[in-house]
Amino acid sequence: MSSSGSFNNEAPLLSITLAQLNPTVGDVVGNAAKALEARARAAEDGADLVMLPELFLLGYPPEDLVLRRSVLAACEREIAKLAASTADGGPALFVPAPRRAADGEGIENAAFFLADGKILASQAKVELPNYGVFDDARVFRPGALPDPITFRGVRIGCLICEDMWLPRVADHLAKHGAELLLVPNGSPFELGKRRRRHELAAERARAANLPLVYLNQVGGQDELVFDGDSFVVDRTGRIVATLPRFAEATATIEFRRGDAGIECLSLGADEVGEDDDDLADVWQAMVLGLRDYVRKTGFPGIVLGLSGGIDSALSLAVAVDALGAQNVRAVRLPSKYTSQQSMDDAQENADRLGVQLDTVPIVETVAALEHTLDETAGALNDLTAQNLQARTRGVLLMALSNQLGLMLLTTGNKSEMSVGYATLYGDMCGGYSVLKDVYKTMVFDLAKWRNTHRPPGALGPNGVVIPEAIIVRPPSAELKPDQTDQDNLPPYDQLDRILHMLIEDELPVADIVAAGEPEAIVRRVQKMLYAAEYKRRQAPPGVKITPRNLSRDRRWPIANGWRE
Ligand SMILES: Nc1ncnc2c1ncn2[C@@H]1O[C@H](COP(=O)(O)OP(=O)(O)OC[C@H]2O[C@@H]([n+]3cccc(C(=O)O)c3)[C@H](O)[C@@H]2O)[C@@H](O)[C@H]1O
Ligand SMILES: Nc1ncnc2c1ncn2[C@@H]1O[C@H](COP(=O)(O)OP(=O)(O)OP(=O)(O)O)[C@@H](O)[C@H]1O
Ligand SMILES: NC(=O)CC[C@H](N)C(=O)O
Repeated sequence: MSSSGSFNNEAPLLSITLAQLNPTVGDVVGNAAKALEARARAAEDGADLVMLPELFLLGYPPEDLVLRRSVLAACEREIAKLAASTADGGPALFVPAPRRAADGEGIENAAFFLADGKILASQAKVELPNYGVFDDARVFRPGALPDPITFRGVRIGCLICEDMWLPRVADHLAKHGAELLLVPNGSPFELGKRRRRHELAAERARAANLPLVYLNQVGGQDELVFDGDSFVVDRTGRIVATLPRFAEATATIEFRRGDAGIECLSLGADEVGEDDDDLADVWQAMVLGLRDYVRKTGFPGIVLGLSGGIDSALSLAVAVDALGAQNVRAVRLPSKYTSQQSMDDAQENADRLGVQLDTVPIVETVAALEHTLDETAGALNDLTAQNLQARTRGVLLMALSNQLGLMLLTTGNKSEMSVGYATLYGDMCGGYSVLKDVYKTMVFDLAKWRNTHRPPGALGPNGVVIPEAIIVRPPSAELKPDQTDQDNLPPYDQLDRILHMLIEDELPVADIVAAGEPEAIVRRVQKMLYAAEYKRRQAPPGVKITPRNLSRDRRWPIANGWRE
């Protein structure tokens, strides 16, 4: 980001390169190399300092990996090497990394200021988030309130992610003479988060009367997607510079000393808009989450069962946008209940996305299994027979995963996973899911959205990628004749409304009834939600999209005698 705006002709006092990068958790040496690459680019820009996101050297969140002695030793070694690299007179480095606390008791989520060939200063995160998906307090010890670091004559105050979410650290830094606030973050995407970050940054900047630089990590890490979206606010809380969303980027921002104190020279306010397109954000999060999961776990691509229904169609479109059609394989596995329309729709779907589609009929395999069970179990009841079909597909898809070396993508959505409408070891087979935290009603909205939008960086084609017939058909598992999901479940708009109130809003039944939902249905949905906990614990991970996913955000007992 070049300097523009009213201070153009004044020499900057300090220029900082924001390195919005995508680390790999555990790849300490690789992450250090990334930091050095960013530093080389920053040197070309004439920057004084390169800033990296929270815990960049190890990657965030490191979970219990950070408890290993060898991991801390590797981080210490790389910090020493990075410090030595700054002896060349080029930019200083502000690198977040874990460290053992000075008294040897516990580990800190720290940040190191490396300049002139040495560690100029360091500090540790004070506020440790211990809610939702965050377990910082499990592995880290809180640091002491930090003092500003003086660099090139500027007193820089640093807040590490959650430190910005509460007033204590910013208040302390302001009181102790900070002139500029730097905030390295590991802040995962969720719907509504962007506005909250902007509001909090503005609040801290205004209260401290200081400009604030918010730098976030980007990339997928298991269930979390870090969306980047870094920005700078001035002392009035106005956003004056932004970095891209869901992509790596570096930008050099210049600061000068003005009448009121340190000021940002990069006035990019015109470019800043509060982009509130939830569907676009969700799409980008699913794409980046899947792309990084597959890349970071070392798969060349994915395979999935394509039924002609909306969930697998949408999962396929996300996979193609993330990985490219050549790295995605789809398989139709028709049973005796599979309609010709499903077969045709799946074919059109694969054709539109340019994906190779194979067909593996399951009729004979299911018949053989039924026959094998005959003597012991007699004629199979409805549910057993349905699940046997889903499990046959699971076995065959996992065999194809083994054979082709491709990860099996699971297609279950949040509505189904909430109420247990899926077969364990059947359609729940697989390594990862993009729809796990997306309600069925949003699945439909996303399909319509993708048919009219091609998001930036998408590897899939323009235009309609999900045939209209798939979007307008009533959802069906096609596990028995003329079956639709609505035989077993309330209509999806009602189900999703109730689930949202139970899961995201955590409302008691009485409040949901007071909001207009029929009590019998609310109780039934709540019962299904509680009873399906065992299934969710065995479900593959999937991209976090909402403020409360069905994994770390919601930790419920499986054996649970509580009924409301
Ligand atoms: N608390 C608990 N802890 C551990 N295990 C527990 C358990 N409760 C049951 N189980 C086990 O789980 C079994 C029941 O689970 P499971 O075998 O999966 O079967 P179940 O949940 O009974 O049935 C699957 C449901 O999902 C529907 N479905 C299936 C496939 C696709 C779709 C779709 O549209 O996407 C829908 C299907 O129509 C049916 O309503 C029990 O027989 C028992 O073995
Ligand atoms: N005939 C089929 N061919 C290939 N895969 C299938 C078939 N039927 C089911 N599957 C796989 O099992 C998953 C669960 O499918 P099912 O049709 O039972 O329910 P669904 O949740 O409505 O999913 P979809 O909307 O994709 O059909 C599908 O998404 C798909 O991956
Ligand atoms: N890494 C952190 O401290 C993240 C916590 C913070 N509340 C966020 O989501 O941005």
